[in-house]
Amino acid sequence: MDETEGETEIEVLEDDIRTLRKQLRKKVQQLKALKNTFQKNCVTRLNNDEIARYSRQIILSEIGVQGQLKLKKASVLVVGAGGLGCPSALYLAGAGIGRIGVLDYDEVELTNLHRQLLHTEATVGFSKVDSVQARLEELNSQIEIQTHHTQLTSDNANAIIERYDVIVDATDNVATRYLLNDACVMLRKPLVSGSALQLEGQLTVYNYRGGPCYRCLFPTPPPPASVTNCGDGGVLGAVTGVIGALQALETIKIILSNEGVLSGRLLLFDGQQSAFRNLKLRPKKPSCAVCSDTPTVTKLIDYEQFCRMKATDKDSALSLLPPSHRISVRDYHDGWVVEGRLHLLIDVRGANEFEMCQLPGTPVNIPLADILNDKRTDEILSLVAQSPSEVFVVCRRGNDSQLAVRHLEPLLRTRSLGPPRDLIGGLHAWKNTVDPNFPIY
Ligand SMILES: Nc1ncnc2c1ncn2[C@@H]1O[C@H](COP(=O)(O)OP(=O)(O)OP(=O)(O)O)[C@@H](O)[C@H]1O
Ligand SMILES: [Zn+2]
Repeated sequence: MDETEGETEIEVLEDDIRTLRKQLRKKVQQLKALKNTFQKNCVTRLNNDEIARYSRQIILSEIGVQGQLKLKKASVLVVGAGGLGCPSALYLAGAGIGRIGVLDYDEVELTNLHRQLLHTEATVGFSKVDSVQARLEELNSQIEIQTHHTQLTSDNANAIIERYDVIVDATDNVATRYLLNDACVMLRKPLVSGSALQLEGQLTVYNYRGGPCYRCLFPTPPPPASVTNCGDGGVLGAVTGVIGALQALETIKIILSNEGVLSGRLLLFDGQQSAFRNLKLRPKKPSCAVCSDTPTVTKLIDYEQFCRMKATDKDSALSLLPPSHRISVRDYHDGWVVEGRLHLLIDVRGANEFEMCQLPGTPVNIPLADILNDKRTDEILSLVAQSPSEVFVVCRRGNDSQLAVRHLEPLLRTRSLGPPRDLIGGLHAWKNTVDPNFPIY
């Protein structure tokens, strides 16, 4: 068997296994529905399985049998089934929260698996909520997992949130944070909010027993350009694991009405130094637009407009340049790479990304920040002077390259040089239209 046949056989087997897993999941669902109908869980006592299963936490003075019953009666909505949602849902399920809702619109991707550890290679391509549900049901058949395969929006938020006692914000964008905050204030639900980026994480509880809400602290959204997501900034899985597990811990304390809930305080985790810090936050703001006695926001608004940012981190293609300053990857490939024409290709991604994969030829790596700060302008001008030909700029998805072209164009013009051109759609477009074997991330 040669290499190609081997690869085909692997793909066929992987496909077969995926189909069988899907069928298995369906049967498990049927069994669960039957069990729910005929063996309804009782919330006034613990069965033998539950006593054994939860015994190690029941013996804690902070929990006891009554505490365990509180957890069993409770319902928690985990919004976002990614880096924070996976660990928090996992610990909530382990601890015996009676009903856990998992909400996410997204599907599992290979780039998720280093940190979103409830998903597996077998669930790549499946919805994240189904993937989480299957794993949690394997862990604990005594509890109920409900899925919401949808984007949380101003239209559906109230109807979903009102069905749960505590809400966990495990999302990754500012617009959804404001939406969740406002909905939780209006419906009087505590909001356990976490975030993680690179090697750092943050955690706090909003709208809990007179504590501040998100808007009390951040009445206006940050400038869009100052916000980085995991796809661009990177994140270490163990850091999301720490924050997600702590979100589960806060949720459990809230349900138990135990002391020490992180309301009015912000926990900062520095994964580089392995250091935790606790900051006291400003108290509830008497003039808060949503949680004060005289709120100005009394129903959910358009949060994407309010924040001037999307409520998802999916690619939104910018279009900043005139057509004369842009070229398709196909035209670049056919007209310049194949023809071997002299040109300068500037790759504006970070150095680590550049090391992962690069276009053929000899692209020069000058990260966008260095271009925008004019740190390497002289170098660029001298490169252009050395090869007085076309300049092209590429990045991962074709947004940063446009910013670079916009910045470089006037500089080149002052030297009587033509405009650089952006490779439309970047490396993603290259993979889709020129080279299907190009590695993508
Ligand atoms: N408004 C929303 N409604 C539903 N799910 C949301 C919403 N906003 C964010 N999410 C989900 O929250 C999760 C955030 O997790 P995380 O950032 O770890 O994942 P990701 O977006 O898959 O990561 P990456 O940025 O690496 O692609 C995502 O699964 C995303 O789909
Ligand atoms: Zn407030």
